[in-house]
Amino acid sequence: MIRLQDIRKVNDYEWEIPATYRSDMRASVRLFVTRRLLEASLEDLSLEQAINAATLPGVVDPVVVMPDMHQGYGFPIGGVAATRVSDGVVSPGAIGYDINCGVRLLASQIPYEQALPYLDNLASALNRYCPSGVGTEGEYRLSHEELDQVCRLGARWALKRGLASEEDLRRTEEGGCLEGADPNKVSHKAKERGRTQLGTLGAGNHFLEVDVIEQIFDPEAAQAMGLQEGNLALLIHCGSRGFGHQICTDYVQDLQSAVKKYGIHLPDRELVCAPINSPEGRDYLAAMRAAANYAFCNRQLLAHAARRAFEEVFAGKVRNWHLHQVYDIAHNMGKIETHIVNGKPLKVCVHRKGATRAFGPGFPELPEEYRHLGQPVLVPGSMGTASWVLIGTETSMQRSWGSTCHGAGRVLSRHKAKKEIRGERLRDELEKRGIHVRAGSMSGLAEEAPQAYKDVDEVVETVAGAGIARKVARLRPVAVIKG
Ligand SMILES: Nc1nc2c(ncn2[C@@H]2O[C@H](COP(=O)(O)O)[C@@H](O)[C@H]2O)c(=O)[nH]1
Ligand SMILES: [Mn+2]
Ligand SMILES: [Mn+2]
Repeated sequence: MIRLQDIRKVNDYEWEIPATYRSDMRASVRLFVTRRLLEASLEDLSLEQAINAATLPGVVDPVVVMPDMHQGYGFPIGGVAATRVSDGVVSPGAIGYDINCGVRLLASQIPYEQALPYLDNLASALNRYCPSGVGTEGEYRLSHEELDQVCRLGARWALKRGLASEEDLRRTEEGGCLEGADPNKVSHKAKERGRTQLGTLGAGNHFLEVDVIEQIFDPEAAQAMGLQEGNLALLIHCGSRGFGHQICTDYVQDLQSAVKKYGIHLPDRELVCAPINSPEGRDYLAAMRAAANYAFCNRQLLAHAARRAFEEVFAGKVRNWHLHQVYDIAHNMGKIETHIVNGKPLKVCVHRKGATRAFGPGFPELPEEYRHLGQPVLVPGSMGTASWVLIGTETSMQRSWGSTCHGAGRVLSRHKAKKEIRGERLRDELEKRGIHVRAGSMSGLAEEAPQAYKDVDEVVETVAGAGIARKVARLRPVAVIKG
């Protein structure tokens, strides 16, 4: 097991596990942490998993871990690994089961003071309009042909049906649609799960949350995003539901034979992978992109439902109840990107698992209105603490594969949280603090208690201190809907 003395301090926010630490490593591990967060990370297997990731064929120096890291399936949540497209591998475990789990932020012109008398109704309306819970089915029951269209079109499927605006799509990563998705590479079982779950929130860590924009740190960026202190905003955290989960399950199993076929040595079976340029690797990427498009469409439909809830509650009560899209960004995804390595452009597959793309200024991938500033980054904290809006930087392009943190990150396992925290008590405490709660189950709520997560402000201070993101705004929750 790795010890503190094996890790080299670069500065107060950056540490390194050298590639010489273990003989099978092909890259170093760069950690964006304070000493306190680093010591805490030694309590689970996240650093061992990052070291294992540094052995993947074609991995490019360095593997990166973020301050919100914690142990995941084969690869740490909060991890980023780039592999060369020419001779590297793609690994489903390094992208995650909830393919394109991500966050969308919508903002309003509704002042909190005016909204206060209606917040309880708003929580109920959001709960009614946005179906949630384990395995819940939604109002869109798709034929197999329509599901294939969702896989190919992503959020554009919603635009064609009047359930999205051009602005929504423009302010979504990749315009809400990844090229190269192929529903023919998705199993029948995954399609059966996906057909009825579109437009649903799910359960557990997924949520809809009304926040107040509490403090602005970067007035220019906040203005471009339409964020004004004291107004309401809405966060949506959700992914590809049972559809993406089944796709990951299928390929984690199927690719075991590719590992043998291509003679890949793995320190952990859970890091199962296939060469990017192999039939097996290409099939996984095509299926993964189908799930990513499903998730973009899913968050779009949830945003549409949330707008209906806002209209029902606020029409005639406030002057303007419209929710405009700020941005939508994935935090579990594999993307083919070109990065500058040793002064030259290199095409790599960037695996981000529990890490957010955070492109700096000037990238054509960004919508015109944000291009001179950098990409908005959305960092939820917990239902009882702050959440953050950040922005990508030039440093993130140089130091972290254009990536930054994605949340606070867990400190308590679900099991421990359920044992230590009473859901009813937590709900009462939150309600007393003016946070309206709707939850599918009290034990589910306990698993998601603020105490189950790290301090999001400390995580954000770390990425800001390291320069791999900049602060734009801090949000405070006032109503939360959990499945
Ligand atoms: N604002 C809120 N943030 C929350 C809530 N529940 C969890 N979280 C944060 O989201 C990230 C998402 O991470 P994931 O790996 O589970 O996708 C997590 O780390 C928490 O910090 C909530 O109810 N509201
Ligand atoms: Mn998820
Ligand atoms: Mn997530």
